[in-house]
Amino acid sequence: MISLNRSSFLNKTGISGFRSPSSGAALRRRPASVRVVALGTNGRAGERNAAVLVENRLKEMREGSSAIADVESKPTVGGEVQDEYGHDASTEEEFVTPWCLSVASGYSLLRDPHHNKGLAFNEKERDAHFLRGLLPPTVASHELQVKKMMHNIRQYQLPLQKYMAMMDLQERNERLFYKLLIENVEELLPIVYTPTVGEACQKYGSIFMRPQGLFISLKEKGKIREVLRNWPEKNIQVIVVTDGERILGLGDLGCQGMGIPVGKLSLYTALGGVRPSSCLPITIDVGTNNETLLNDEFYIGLRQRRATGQEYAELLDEFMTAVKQNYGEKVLIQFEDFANHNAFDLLAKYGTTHLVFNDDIQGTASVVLAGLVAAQNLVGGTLADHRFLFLGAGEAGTGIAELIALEISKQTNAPLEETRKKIWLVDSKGLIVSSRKESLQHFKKPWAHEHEPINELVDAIKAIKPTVLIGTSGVGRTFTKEVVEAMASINEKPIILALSNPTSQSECTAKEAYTWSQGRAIFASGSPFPPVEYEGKLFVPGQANNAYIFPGLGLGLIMSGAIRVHDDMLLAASEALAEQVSEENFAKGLIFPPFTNIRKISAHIAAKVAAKAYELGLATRLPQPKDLVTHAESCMYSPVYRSYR
Ligand SMILES: O=C([O-])CC(=O)C(=O)O
Ligand SMILES: [Mg+2]
Repeated sequence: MISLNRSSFLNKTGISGFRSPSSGAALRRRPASVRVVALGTNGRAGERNAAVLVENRLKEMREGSSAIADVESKPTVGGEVQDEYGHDASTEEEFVTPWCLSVASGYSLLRDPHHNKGLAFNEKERDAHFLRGLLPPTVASHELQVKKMMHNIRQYQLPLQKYMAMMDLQERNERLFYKLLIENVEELLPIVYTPTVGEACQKYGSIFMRPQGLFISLKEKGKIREVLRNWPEKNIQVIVVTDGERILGLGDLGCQGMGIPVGKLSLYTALGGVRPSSCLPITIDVGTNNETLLNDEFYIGLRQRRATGQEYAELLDEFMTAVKQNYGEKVLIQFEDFANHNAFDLLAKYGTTHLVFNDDIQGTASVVLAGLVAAQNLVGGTLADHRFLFLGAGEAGTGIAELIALEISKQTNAPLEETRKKIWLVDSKGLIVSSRKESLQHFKKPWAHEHEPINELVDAIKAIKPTVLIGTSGVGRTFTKEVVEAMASINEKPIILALSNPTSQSECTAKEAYTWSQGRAIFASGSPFPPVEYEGKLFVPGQANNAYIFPGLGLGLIMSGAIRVHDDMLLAASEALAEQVSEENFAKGLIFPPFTNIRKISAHIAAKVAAKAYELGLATRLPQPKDLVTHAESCMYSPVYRSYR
């Protein structure tokens, strides 16, 4: 192994300025995220090959970045000087990092998932990069590798085995992982995402092999900036963060919630085209109140009950501050699967200072609104003609309710207080009514309308006569036969959305919805269900999942350089998604387009979101590109292999 931090090498590569651990010479402008290890690079050939790899890496950073990162600009944020990648460079100290510039080749190249191509390294690359003998003779194409992996994955009986195979692939050959996922999205989404990711989180400790993402626990209090610097990539554009307290509808899974940010970010890349190197999954571990996990010898998190109050708030605040200091104000932070009692407060607190959104409150709302708008093509009329009843009044329930009210208010010019009255929510104590107002949590209060108390959902249906029933309770099998029949007796085409995840928590199955409504329900669920045959007719349920929205929303925010998320952007995303439902989809009774077209859909969502950011004066990437859809498409990461000459 040779050290590559030598001036001759730097001159050749044209890289100037980085901290050399041996000399201690710190120069201001160094390429912040080049981190490669030199192995087997001997003499001139080694240096030449190393130079090629570094150039490739820099080119990739520039190319990827020219569209959606901050390479060209050298902005000043909050009065602090930044280097050319938009990172703080106000003091020399800032540049002390635990790694240095170096280049992978040979054995280590095969073990670097960002660059590894496995059998797809061609003869020349094998010669040039010390791979001779480290691979069997055959050279396989990327396509053949995809075919083989899909064949292998299909051999596994259990979804969890498929999940493990996919995670292993992600850690071995990133571009193969993404090609597989993009080309087989319908088949693999239920593996890397809901429902299987839920099971993976529950068993995360025992299936844990290689850590993915960044774990920030109470032990790291006071040191979060340092912890962020341990992450190998510096040019971060999206963070998905959870504290694991409400993982899907499965409850508190503590540190094992990490599967969720990892899964969500793989969708940012596969579905939204955000480069994997700019995605950072984070789990904040403040303990867990899950006794089973606390007593599980394989549990990977802190073995203590959850910190709350000031201790919790301080850790979160240190985290939010550190993120902005390290990555600037344009890094997108997606809050995911926090419990209600923190989710709303965090969003309110940081919504005005950071580029943040809560996927469960706002992402889910945007996707459901899109489905409801599209559903008007099947039921006729407008959104304002409907009455909505929710089972569940947490993040998803109240988030969706508010966005529907906002949209109706925009469409009809009626005040928000009026449009909210079309929407009713049932929680664990029954219908939310004004007599309960005093005891309600703040996010439920806007939904406490005048009505006598009702305890049971089915009685609320009979009294309110909703045209739309939405389940966000996190409790499975709560849309009973009686409930669905009540909806079907009131409506010719009842709209029934069973949104809780994973499948075990779904309020009803697709089969139940179609059968109990005699094939009349317009149905979608949060987790996927297979098509259902009922009385000789095939019914294809839609998947009302925020995965339709967040990848495109994120891309739109990044490519416009947005500094805040605004409700109008969520409405724009929703509108873009609804527009992507085709006549052909409607003919099948679908209110969402299939996931097969998701990259095209994401580009449209990104374009509308970016347009809104420009319109609202929240975009910083100027001038505004003329054709935002084309621009979004041109920004998207593609997992084709690079050639290493
Ligand atoms: O992850 C999903 O499938 C949707 C979601 O955000 C949740 O259920 O919390
Ligand atoms: Mg979620």
